Amino acid sequence: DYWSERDAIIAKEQTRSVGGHLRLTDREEKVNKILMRYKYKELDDGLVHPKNFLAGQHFFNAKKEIERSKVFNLIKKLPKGASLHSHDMGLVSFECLYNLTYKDNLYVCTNDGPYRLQFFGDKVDKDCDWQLVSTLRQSNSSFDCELKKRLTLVVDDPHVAYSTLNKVWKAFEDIFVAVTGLLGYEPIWREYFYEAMKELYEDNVKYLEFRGILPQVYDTNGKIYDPFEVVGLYYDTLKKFMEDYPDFQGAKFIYTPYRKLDNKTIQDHIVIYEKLKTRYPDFIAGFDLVGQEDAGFPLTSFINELIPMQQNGTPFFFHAGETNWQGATTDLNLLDAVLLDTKRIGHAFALVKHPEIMKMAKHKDIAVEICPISNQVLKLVDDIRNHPGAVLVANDYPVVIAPDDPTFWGAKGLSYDWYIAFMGMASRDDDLRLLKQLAENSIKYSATTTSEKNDMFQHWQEDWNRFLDEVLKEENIINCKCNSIRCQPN
Ligand SMILES: O=c1[nH]cnc2c1ncn2[C@@H]1O[C@H](CO)[C@@H](O)[C@H]1O
Repeated sequence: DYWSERDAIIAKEQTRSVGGHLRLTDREEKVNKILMRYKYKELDDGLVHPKNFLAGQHFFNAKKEIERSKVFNLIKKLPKGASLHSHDMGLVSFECLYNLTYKDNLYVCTNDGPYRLQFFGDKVDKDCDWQLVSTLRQSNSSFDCELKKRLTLVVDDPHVAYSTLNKVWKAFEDIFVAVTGLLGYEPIWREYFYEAMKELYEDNVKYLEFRGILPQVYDTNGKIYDPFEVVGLYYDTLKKFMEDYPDFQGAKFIYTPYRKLDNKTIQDHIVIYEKLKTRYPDFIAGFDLVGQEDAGFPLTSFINELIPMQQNGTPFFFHAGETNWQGATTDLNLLDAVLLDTKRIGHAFALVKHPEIMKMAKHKDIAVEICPISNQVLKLVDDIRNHPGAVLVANDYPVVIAPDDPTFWGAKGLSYDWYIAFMGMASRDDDLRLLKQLAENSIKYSATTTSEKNDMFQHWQEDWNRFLDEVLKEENIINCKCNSIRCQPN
């Protein structure tokens, strides 16, 4: 009859979404009940009071409340697997970045344009009126506030401050200019990367794949580190981190020159990439191009350079379709990314507008790295419920959720993006199975070998079991407190 036909369609859609085909164990079911109790409560409240629905608001305005959400706090504890899309200078929390500005011998250049930060030894460069940050802090009470503004996109009213996408991208790129000299100081470069892994670890993320441009790293004796040495610094720091946190599963690097460079320069970067790959085969994961996609060169303009790489079997992880345009060169980057056998696509925001490309990508099992908060802050979408990733989630497209540049929008680790995706980009009834599948996808689509993947899965399963125990134990204790004084928590 009508109702059974209707129910059957709903059930079919439910099994079709990401994680929809998974079957939960008894213990998982119990945790799921808790999770969904929290989720339904937030959704129901949001329906009556839309202002309370956090995933529908701008992240800057919702962040504090998100931290109070029970769903969010459960997601924080949940072993999330891997973080597969973030950028070299936006990896850590803002607090962690800002703490670095208290280091000795840091100078600032406050000429017109973006601020620049730089460490100097005895000799200070003459190219600007470099001033000691510590002195400015003491002598000028508004300096800290001004410096903070130059290092973050966070403002009280983002819709007013950033009226167009180009404006927000300009502010965004200016921050990268400002932090390059801060982070590029050799001791900081190491400390920063160590902290980045630590923050992920503490957010229950055990593996990192990140993109980077390998900017110039320097020390105060005048040494400039070349790209091979810069990767060496990453590599040594990773080793040290894994000695200190032996259950961390590792990190790999995707080399990402700017897409606005000429062909000759791109070719030079490709040569560097190939040498890096030979020198650090287990750390260098692949190649990509970055920068504002609408304003840069499309993949087609580098096709003569990229095809030989494809023929050599280079793993590509292209940013593609990070745009609101349709039928432009930017969204057609999706097609070139797929034709060049990209392993994953960064953002792919425009993918759902291209049914043929989407079909090809799914057939080739190309994962999409969705970065919900990034897409909102960088003005592709306002209310996350309108994010096209919702269509991918509903269609069991292989997706992973990633943080992009959490520093600059006040996020930390992966949990904020997971929360936004779970609450705003998925169906009301999408449950623990979705979260479990997202974690599994992050391992499955990582640039790791089969044996690395097996280890990661095994390790993740142990973490997962511990997580279930922990949630059930806490629930048990709460119930005991509420229900009976004689109850024995087990
Ligand atoms: O979402 C993004 N899309 C494209 N490029 C990005 C995004 N986030 C950061 N970068 C690029 O990465 C460089 C630092 O390595 C930044 O300068 C920025 O151009």
